[in-house]
Amino acid sequence: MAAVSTIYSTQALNSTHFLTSSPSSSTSKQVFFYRRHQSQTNRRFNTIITCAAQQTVVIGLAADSGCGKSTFMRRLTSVFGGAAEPPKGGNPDSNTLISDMTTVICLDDYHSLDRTGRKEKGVTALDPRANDFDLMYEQVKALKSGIAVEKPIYNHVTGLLDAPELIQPPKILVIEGLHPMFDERVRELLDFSIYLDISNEVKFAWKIQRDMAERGHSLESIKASIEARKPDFDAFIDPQKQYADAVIEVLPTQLIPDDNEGKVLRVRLIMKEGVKYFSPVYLFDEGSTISWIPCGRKLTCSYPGIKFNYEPDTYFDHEVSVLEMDGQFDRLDELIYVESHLSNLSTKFYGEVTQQMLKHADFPGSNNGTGLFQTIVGLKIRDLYEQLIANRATVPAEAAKA
Ligand SMILES: Nc1ncnc2c1ncn2[C@@H]1O[C@H](COP(=O)(O)OP(=O)(O)OP(=O)(O)O)[C@@H](O)[C@H]1O
Ligand SMILES: O=C(CO)[C@H](O)[C@H](O)COP(=O)(O)O
Repeated sequence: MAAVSTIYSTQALNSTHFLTSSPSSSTSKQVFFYRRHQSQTNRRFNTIITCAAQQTVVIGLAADSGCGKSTFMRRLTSVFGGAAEPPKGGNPDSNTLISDMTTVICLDDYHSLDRTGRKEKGVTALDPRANDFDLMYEQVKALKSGIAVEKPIYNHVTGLLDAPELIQPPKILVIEGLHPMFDERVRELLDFSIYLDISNEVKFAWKIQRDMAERGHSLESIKASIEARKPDFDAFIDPQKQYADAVIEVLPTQLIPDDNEGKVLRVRLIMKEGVKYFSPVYLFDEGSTISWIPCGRKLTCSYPGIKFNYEPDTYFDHEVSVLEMDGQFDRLDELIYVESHLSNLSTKFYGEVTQQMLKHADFPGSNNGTGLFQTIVGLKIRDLYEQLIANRATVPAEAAKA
């Protein structure tokens, strides 16, 4: 069979695409070559390899920089088992993490302008003009349908766009970064989406902790960087939360009057109702409004204690369930007491949430609602994945019967 080639172009990027399909040596698989020439930067991305029967489940995770995406990813990949590592033998500055079941790609890799380019044009990385949404869409779509891609790499060390890396379609693809829900076409590809909504006060406290304590930045430069990003954050990143299936909102505590330390947190897990394969977690009684202070005989709480809240609400005109935890745990092993009062956790055995939390006790947020809710969302995603796969397996069989 002769190779078939189709050529088409995208206006926005002034680029030409070649989609070439040719037979592989294996009869059960078809090989596709997908080549993209971008005249402006001379970058070239080939999309190749097998178009297998498998379909990839795609999860989107959006948040600003330094808001806990990597920590969440480590909790999520741990739920699926196996260590997540950068592609073997590849670029040491790759942003990709691969484990048995999951591949996490960082959307910074779709920056179309490098650090110098952004400076010259006076745009931030949060600005859509600094990102290639056409390529992001094409590549996520390809991976979702089982086609490997050569994805660009944005090098955070040099600020340059490096040579691309080959990404094979995984069972679960997580796209994490600034804009997973910004482009409608990419959004439509997501099977589940999460937004980490960190309030300004908390973001500032975390930035200081990391960039001042660990990276030697000055307080003034951290403040200046947050201020410089704010207008674009408000315009392009924050609005994405309206599309998320789950939002983890992190706020200062209400248990300490006028707290300005930002150490004790009030964390809200906002779960959209009516999302296929996702049933919101609840406390005691589904749909009721519950306020619960679990401190006492079975849960050790030092000042200022712990308070849970659960209630139905609306969020951007969507019906949601909100589970809230204010305060922090003194003893993680006692978390089982809280876990036993929560329902719809999608655990595989009694105490799995507590076990996961204990396993990663050294991760940031393990003693409060950030770690607890990230772990719960990880388990819900595993459940969603299993239901989706089971459903896909039965649909063709039923179609064949008809
Ligand atoms: N739940 C948390 N509680 C306390 N601090 C946290 C929490 N999550 C993250 N942090 C702080 O924020 C820093 C950044 O976290 P992380 O690397 O997970 O974020 P990120 O969104 O992946 O950042 P970047 O996009 O810059 O790589 C951590 O080093 C830690 O100091
Ligand atoms: O928002 C960011 C990551 O989410 C970064 O600011 C963006 O990717 C630009 O990177 P760098 O600061 O290394 O130039």
